[in-house]
Amino acid sequence: MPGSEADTRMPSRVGVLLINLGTPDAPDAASVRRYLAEFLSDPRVVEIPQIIWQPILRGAVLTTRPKKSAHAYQQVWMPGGSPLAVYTRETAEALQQAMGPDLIVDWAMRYGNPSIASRLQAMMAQGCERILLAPLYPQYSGATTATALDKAFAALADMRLQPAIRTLPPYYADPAYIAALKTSIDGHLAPLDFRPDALLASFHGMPERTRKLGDPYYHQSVETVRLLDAAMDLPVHMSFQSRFGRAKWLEPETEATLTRLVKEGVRNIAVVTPGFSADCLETLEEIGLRAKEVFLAEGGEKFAFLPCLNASPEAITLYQRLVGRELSGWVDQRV
Ligand SMILES: C=CC1=C(C)c2cc3[nH]c(cc4nc(cc5[nH]c(cc1n2)c(C)c5CCC(=O)O)C(CCC(=O)O)=C4C)c(C)c3C=C
Ligand SMILES: [Fe+2]
Ligand SMILES: [Fe+2]
Repeated sequence: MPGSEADTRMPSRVGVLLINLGTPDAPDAASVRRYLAEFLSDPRVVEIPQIIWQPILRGAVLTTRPKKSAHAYQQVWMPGGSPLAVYTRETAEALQQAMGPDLIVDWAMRYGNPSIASRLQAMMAQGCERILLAPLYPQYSGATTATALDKAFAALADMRLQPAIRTLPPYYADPAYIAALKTSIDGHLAPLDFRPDALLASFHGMPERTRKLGDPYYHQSVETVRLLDAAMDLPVHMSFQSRFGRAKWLEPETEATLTRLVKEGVRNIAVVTPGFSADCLETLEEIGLRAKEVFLAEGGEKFAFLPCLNASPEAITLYQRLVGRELSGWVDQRV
């Protein structure tokens, strides 16, 4: 009988898919190798022609780096898994609680697991006909935001029946983001046994060439720092970390900046990483352990690494605001 198929359909639902970078499944060399092979083969991440890059990647990089990186991951691994995955999952769960049962909140990773395709399928199986894709990067970069969305659209390309899609814009200058950063920083400074002379905002770097080719990440990061500096009553310095490869990367570099600050008389410092929504190898190990060692070895006295927004109440307030705005007309006018 015509119409009977429609009668058995699930009610139309709205979903939000939080997307983060991705991380190995385990802190061993084989898992890290698998993860790095996928990540560093992305032409949005390494902008060297594949015919030149793949032999270098398969030769030098994937034979030496996995063992070294696995050791670094082991130092920050959590009972629930890789920090990036643990905090991204906690964020999705807390946002689901905050938004209530009318909305389905899920999470996925651009590289590794859970994959974007598998979570899109799962959301559609639950009846999501409208999905907001939310890459959790405050500042837009081709290497992060765009590649996450590319991967989602590639999954949609295989679907006969696609959901309606919206995407979350970058939020680097959103007053709600700056307010969340300030609340988080103030909250983590309060219990310290010292008052820092300055804050250092350390961002993940990228090749200088990528900026010259028009990627807005650098300028958006500078704008975040300008707004954060205006909001804080401590001077806020800026630097770029995690250099990879031989090309020139964005400057000033984080460890060089810490060294310079000590020379200029800064003794006590707090370091924040506002370009990362969740703590990960690059924040916990590179800043919390290695950069700290550098600062103290150079003559610094007190070093505090302040956590990312993660799944904190201020993070959830922020995401409720951002997501709520993008869902306008979907959640309040849905029939
Ligand atoms: C937040 C923004 C990020 C940008 C921009 C970015 C660009 C970028 N990264 C690499 C190389 C590596 N990044 C690695 C880890 C890593 N990168 C980000 C974020 C950005 N990357 C995060 C959140 C993480 C942590 C992942 C985790 O599992 O915790 C690594 C791997 C770590 C290692 O092996 O030491 C590499 C390599 C490039 C080339 C790049 C270019 C624009
Ligand atoms: Fe990176
Ligand atoms: Fe690193």
